Amino acid sequence: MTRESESGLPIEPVYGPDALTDWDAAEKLGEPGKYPFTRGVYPSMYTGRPWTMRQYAGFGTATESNARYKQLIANGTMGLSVAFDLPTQMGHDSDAPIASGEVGKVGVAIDSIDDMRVLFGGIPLDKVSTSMTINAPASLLLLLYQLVAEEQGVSADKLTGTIQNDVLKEYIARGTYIFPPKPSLRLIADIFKYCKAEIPKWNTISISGYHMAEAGASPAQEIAFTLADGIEYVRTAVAAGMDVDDFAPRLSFFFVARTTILEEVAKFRAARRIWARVMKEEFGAKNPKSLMLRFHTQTAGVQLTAQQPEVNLVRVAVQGLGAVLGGTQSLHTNSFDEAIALPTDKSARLALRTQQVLAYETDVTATVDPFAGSYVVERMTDDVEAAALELMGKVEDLGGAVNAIEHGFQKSEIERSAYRIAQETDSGERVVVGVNRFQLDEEEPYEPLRVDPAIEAQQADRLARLRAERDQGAVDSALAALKKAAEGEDNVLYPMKDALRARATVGEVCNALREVWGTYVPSDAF
Ligand SMILES: C[C@H](C(=O)O)C(=O)SCCNC(=O)CCNC(=O)[C@H](O)C(C)(C)COP(=O)(O)OP(=O)(O)OC[C@H]1O[C@@H](n2cnc3c(N)ncnc32)[C@H](O)[C@@H]1OP(=O)(O)O
Repeated sequence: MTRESESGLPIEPVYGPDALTDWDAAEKLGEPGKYPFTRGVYPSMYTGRPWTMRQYAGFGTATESNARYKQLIANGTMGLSVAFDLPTQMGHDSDAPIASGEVGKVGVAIDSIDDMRVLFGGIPLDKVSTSMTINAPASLLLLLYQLVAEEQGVSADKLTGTIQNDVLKEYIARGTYIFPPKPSLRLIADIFKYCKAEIPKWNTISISGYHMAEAGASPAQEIAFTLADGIEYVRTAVAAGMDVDDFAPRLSFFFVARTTILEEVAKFRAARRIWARVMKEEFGAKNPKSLMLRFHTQTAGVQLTAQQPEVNLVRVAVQGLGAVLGGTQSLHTNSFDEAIALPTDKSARLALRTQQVLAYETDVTATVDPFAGSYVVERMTDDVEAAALELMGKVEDLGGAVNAIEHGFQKSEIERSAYRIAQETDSGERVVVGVNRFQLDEEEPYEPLRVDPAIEAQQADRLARLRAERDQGAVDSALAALKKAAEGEDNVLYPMKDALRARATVGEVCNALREVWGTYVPSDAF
């Protein structure tokens, strides 16, 4: 009767005290808010403050996205989370030939400070924390945010938020990389240093397992490869001359929440414990904040179905519950129609309402880490931890995360797991309600939200106007200074900020860096 968990670990029909023989609560758990942080990073957790309800949103132009943010804020969202379109994520302007057909589709199109100003118009940046899902061009969007804040009269030390800035997982699972690993890591170290000096409350990176999970990674693979990436970033920053406690408190993480709640709770707890130990034992961090794995969670998009889409409301509620029981700091609950299209106003509101029900109508926020001491969850926490440590050891044996990426290790492990899931779904062994069981003879029609294709021409017009109006000499000399810094060792963010202030575009700044650093071409192993 033993079942296999998503990580391929056994789940017994019944657990009792013998599941925890040799299990020392003081060593494994400690107290909430204390090393090894198994029970959560804050002593009071949600009894002190609920998690941040942070709905990922953005589409079309800056004007449309700004309206959606204001609506989300009016509906009770507690933090913003910006989705950029693919051209922006790849460092191309909206009028670049390669951008054709993609402008404003999967997120908002941002070409320059002119767009960024509109995106945050009427939103006081000292009152809201903002996450930006941007990786290779993360430094540009952060600087644009700072420039808009300056225009609002908000100083950088008041800014709170996160840039995703996690290029390693782009090579593994997400795909929006630009530069090769070496300059990418150097840029990340420059960002850490810049934020330490200029924007001290900013979370400089969101080291993400979410996308690996969406690509098929098991829970153990998800945390193993994510923490291995984290180790690579820490090594990079230390090698660049930073003291670990100067940047580690501002590292953050991002995981998925699947419908398999027990293993997910175990996964979150195991990840916290592994990270605390790595930071303390391997890197000698002294500041307790350096040991705290703080994370955002998004419910598993890959588990949503286009068939009978309303069923997704139920899945998301279950997934969100798992994230909360696992002690997430920030949560995005997917909208029920996201397997079909971008969410409508109504479905986006329902997704947020799901979090509000969890926070204000259940009792799971009344006590910290409710699963502590549960035979099954403690056993699974230990098992997922052991499986993740084993995989992290394999990454180390290959010479660390970057070398393992170049061997294609993480990607092929994830693909194997994805194949297993697909086979189980096809054979019906893995039940997907509405897809391979409990289907309807006829699906009800659903009218999805569509992005107006005219916005591509609108963005091109805005760019033409910007190029005609700006001081081209100032842009050229700022871009030349940026290239010089990129060739040498000076922090590139300072000249980059000058260029963006002079209204250089996202594409122009990224092209300047492409000229110096080149672009990444995956090895044959991919
Ligand atoms: C799929 C899609 C795609 O591929 O495109 C994506 O990637 S979407 C990806 C979207 N990604 C995201 O949305 C990432 C979001 N990430 C974040 O917001 C951050 O990185 C985070 C995970 C650290 C959460 O930050 P946050 O500001 O929301 O929450 P925090 O936990 O830091 O809490 C805010 C402040 O309140 C304090 N605080 C919170 N709770 C407590 C408590 N119980 N007791 C005492 N203090 C507390 C914290 O110390 C902190 O202050 P202080 O700072 O002073 O200590």
